[in-house]
Amino acid sequence: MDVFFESIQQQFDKNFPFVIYNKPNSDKIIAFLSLDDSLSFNEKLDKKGFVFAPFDGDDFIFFDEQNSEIIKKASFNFDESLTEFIDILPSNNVKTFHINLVEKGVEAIKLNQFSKVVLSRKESVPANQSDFISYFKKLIQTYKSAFCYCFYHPKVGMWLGATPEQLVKINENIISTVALAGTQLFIENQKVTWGDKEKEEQLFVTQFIEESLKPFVKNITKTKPFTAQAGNLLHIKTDVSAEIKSEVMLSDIVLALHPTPALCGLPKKEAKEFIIKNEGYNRKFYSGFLGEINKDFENNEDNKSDIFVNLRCMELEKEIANLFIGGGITKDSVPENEFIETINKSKTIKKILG
Ligand SMILES: C=C(O[C@@H]1C=C(C(=O)O)C=C[C@H]1O)C(=O)O
Repeated sequence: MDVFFESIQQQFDKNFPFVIYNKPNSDKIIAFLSLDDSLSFNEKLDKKGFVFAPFDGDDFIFFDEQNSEIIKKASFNFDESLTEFIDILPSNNVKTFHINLVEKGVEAIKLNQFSKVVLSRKESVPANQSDFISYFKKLIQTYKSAFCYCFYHPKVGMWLGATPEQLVKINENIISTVALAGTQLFIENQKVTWGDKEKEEQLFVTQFIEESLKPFVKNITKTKPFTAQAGNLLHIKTDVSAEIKSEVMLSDIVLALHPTPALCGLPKKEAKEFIIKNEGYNRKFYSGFLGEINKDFENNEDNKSDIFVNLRCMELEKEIANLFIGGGITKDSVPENEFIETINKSKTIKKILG
């Protein structure tokens, strides 16, 4: 093992917190190694470091640059072999629960309780926590255009993921974000068409982002919706950017957006209540956010933030991986199809568990 991953392994063996990550299309891996095992938070998002935030609540776990050793590995070329993951399909009970959940969601939309809700499930599969470095290497070699990470804190647990979705990127006074929604399988050489359900759910996300940013920014511009690939999946995406007004804090923007309708629903409050009441499990950090705040640690430049939504992720316990997978529900959702969508999405992580 090289020096970089040896340091990570030692940190883990000491039971000290760390986060390792690789930004989309970058050939650098960065790691924050905490100098002690304390659990720190930064709910104001006003310091320089790395944040790991849950779906619900403001316990934004924080790696402060002042309390971390930051190490980097430039250019990598791993040759981890991907063997086939023996996928056992979820039981009928799991399927029935998810289908009922989606039906309940559609019902609530028809009763005008909200217009979109993102409903998810947790799936546990065999895995080995001691293989986390190999899993991480597989993630970054397989999903080059995703934000790949491995987070560990002895008081919180271990999480890994390869997320295709940016929450916000900030460069001085310029903010960029994306509206991502709608899912279909990527099939080589097949022409891509999108149905009205997918177009509508993605439009909801774009409109929400524009409305939420308005008080804090000026000169909003956006691209037309386009098809973007994430692993074995395709999504509809719109890039949005704007100028941040002076006096606006990073937390103003993050809290206005998080959790976006790509992960929660619309209106946010009602959809979130429905999720917490009906999903039947705790999302913890799935559909939270994570990333660098107030500094670009790859290039050592201040006044930059690079934050992603925590999707296509797993919580890695000693001998089990908990996968978290969801999808946007609108009035036109077909419950059976939504269940199949969660199966397709679960393949992102299953692929690297083999
Ligand atoms: C909620 C998830 O993904 C989100 C939901 C999508 C959808 O509903 O089509 C697409 C991309 C993501 O914004 C997930 O992967 O768990």
